[in-house]
Amino acid sequence: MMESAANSARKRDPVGPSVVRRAVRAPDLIIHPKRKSRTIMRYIKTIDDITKDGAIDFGAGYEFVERAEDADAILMRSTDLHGYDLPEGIRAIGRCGAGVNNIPIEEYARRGVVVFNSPGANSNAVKEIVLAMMIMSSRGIVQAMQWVRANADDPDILTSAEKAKKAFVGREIRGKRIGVVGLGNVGSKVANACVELGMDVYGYDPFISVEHAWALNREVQRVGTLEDLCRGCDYLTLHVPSKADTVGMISTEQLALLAPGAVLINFARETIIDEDAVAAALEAGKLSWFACDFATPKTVRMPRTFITTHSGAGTEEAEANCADMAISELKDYLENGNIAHSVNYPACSMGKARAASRIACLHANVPNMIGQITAILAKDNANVQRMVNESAGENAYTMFDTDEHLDRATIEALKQIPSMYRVRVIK
Ligand SMILES: NC(=O)c1ccc[n+]([C@@H]2O[C@H](COP(=O)([O-])OP(=O)(O)OC[C@H]3O[C@@H](n4cnc5c(N)ncnc54)[C@H](O)[C@@H]3O)[C@@H](O)[C@H]2O)c1
Ligand SMILES: O=C(O)[C@H](O)COP(=O)(O)O
Repeated sequence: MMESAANSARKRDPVGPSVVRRAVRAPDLIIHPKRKSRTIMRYIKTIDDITKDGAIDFGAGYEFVERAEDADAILMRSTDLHGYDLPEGIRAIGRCGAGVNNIPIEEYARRGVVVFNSPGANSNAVKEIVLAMMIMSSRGIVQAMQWVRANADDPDILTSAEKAKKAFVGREIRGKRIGVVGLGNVGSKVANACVELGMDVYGYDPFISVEHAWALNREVQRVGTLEDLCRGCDYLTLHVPSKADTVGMISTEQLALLAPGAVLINFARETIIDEDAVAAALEAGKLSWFACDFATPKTVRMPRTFITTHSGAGTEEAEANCADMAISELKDYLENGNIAHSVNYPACSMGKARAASRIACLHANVPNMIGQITAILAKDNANVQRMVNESAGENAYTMFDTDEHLDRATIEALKQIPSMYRVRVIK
């Protein structure tokens, strides 16, 4: 095939001068003063303590920077980004963890920023602490330990403890009824563990995924309404994300349906419960205990509580799992444009970027985007080797490989398509 005039012009004038003059820099990345090396460098800003010992590894070709303005992507945990002035250069955010209520994901989608989380990576840690809370609220363990400490100077403590122990008599969880709200990564594991412990387990999740439905022990009895779930429960544990239909979902009406002296466990988010209703249920003795991972001005003043420091995911294993997952998601996106486990863009993969050029378009999920993209490519006589288009909700993603670099004007034309949020020249 003869080379067209357009193609030879394109070779002289590829997208971004760096592609030809310094083919070592990833074309869509921001210009950073440090980018002088001959290897492609990408820059990461971390927010929060990602792991206790600070060990996180992106491997070769990545460097951590102090300022988000100098970064291509952010790796983070629970810091609230609502109202944060996100720099233009940020292409992606990796949330080490499950909940993303701290990130304005739809606003970022419209700015062409892909937000990833790490589903399931910390769910075993949460399951274990929830089981601990169930047993702690049933057996007077903490109270007995406090008694021992308070009586440490008693020379006859062995005998005294024998007399004191009747104050700490509890109840077993085996045979008791538990309701699990949300049967995702955490909830399904909690439900299955409770079956193993001999409990009578009920679950409520109108949006349960096929994957989690398969993973659920057949002994878990699914119910169709939150009220049916709550009725007669000795334990109620919450494992839903914080969103419009879950905020305040546990209130006076739901608490009234529980068995007398029930235990409420909230390791999901502080917003899921109506705090005044929970305080009233504790005061009235309707709830015997409340275990909660969120120390708010109200929860810390309630009687008979176990309040922790948002520690549900606080294990070495969970921190490492979350970091590993978020890092590999970010790397695949920055290097190849592939999307896995995004909470604001569809999953999409074309494998490793091997063609001469790979372009990714982040845009609204509206009619005729592909038509407009291909019309521009046709005008440039670009030969598309492969193209994928995926959508999720209001957002869509179109990625394609070409056997030549597109010229500057073509990329500009793609950017000018109405409802186009961002065009990335990945390679
Ligand atoms: N305390 C912690 O450290 C900690 C750790 C992990 C997760 N979390 C919280 O727990 C939540 C759940 O975590 P996960 O990993 O299981 O998430 P997940 O996405 O795997 O599961 C959430 C489940 O909730 C269900 N759900 C959504 N809306 C619902 C509704 N209105 N009623 C009932 N079910 C509903 C979904 O269908 C899904 O199955 C997270 O969003 C996060 O807020 C807290
Ligand atoms: O949503 C989550 O995964 C948990 O709340 C854990 O958050 P953290 O990793 O910021 O502690």
